[in-house]
Amino acid sequence: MGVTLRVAEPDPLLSLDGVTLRYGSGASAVTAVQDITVDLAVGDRLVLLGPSGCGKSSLLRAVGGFQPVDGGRIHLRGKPVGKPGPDRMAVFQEFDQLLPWRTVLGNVRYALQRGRGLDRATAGKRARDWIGRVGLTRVLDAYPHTLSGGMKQRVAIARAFALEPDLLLMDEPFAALDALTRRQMQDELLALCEQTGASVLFVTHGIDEAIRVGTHVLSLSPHPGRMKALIPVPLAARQRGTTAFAQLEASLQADLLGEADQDTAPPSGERRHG
Ligand SMILES: Nc1ncnc2c1ncn2[C@@H]1O[C@H](COP(=O)(O)OP(=O)(O)OP(=O)(O)O)[C@@H](O)[C@H]1O
Repeated sequence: MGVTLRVAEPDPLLSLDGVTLRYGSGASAVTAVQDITVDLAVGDRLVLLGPSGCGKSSLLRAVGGFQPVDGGRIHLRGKPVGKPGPDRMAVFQEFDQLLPWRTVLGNVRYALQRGRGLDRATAGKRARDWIGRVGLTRVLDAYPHTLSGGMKQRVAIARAFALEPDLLLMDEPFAALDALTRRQMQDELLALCEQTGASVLFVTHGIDEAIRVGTHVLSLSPHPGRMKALIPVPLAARQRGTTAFAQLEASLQADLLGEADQDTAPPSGERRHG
């Protein structure tokens, strides 16, 4: 099980096959990512890691159905991904992703009514449960503008989990938070993922965050993003402060800085961190 570079299991949850994304056309076209091939199994948390501008967000948006592909294919549960839908819930970096005219409860409940067709009472019950799970019961009736950045992100996370999507898409959801809150939220996210078995595609340029959050890290080259390596995160490395964590961090750091470019073998995570 787990992420593979090629389709190796009969039913991957998410399958990217030679995906290329471009902006514009003709001489002014910009290639954002090129020839990305990777599978994700149910329960995997695949982190897209790479320098600014390597196309991580573009790839995530394409999986979300917000952006068309210019080459290759993206399948979710064997079907080509279509327009955005509740099967792929996204959490973005920005703090303004909640509806400002609805309360915390209203935001999550409304998403459940719209996205899952639940009646108001059932949606309200599930919304309260999820808001409780991110520790925000005391602000159920508050409006987003009265919340801190971390609280807003927690609501967005509660909303995303509440819809029980096939895949959670997270684009640097903690990047705008202070370092302490960021760490706390990484740990909270990890706990929620472990409780629910959620499958996640997560974008970051933070090595520490990639190791903490991911079951696998796909490292991408600088613009245009191409696959450099797919690295499974060993269980022992998931704990900060361990030797395994430090070793993987150093290895990814070297990778990002380009030292691994001298390796001419085709990209394969197992060759590096089996
Ligand atoms: N709407 C757009 N129009 C034209 N070019 C774009 C657009 N969005 C992104 N790009 C270009 O595509 C490339 C990839 O951008 P993208 O935002 O996906 O990278 P990223 O790795 O997520 O960067 P960051 O970590 O800084 O958010 C960049 O060269 C960027 O300038």
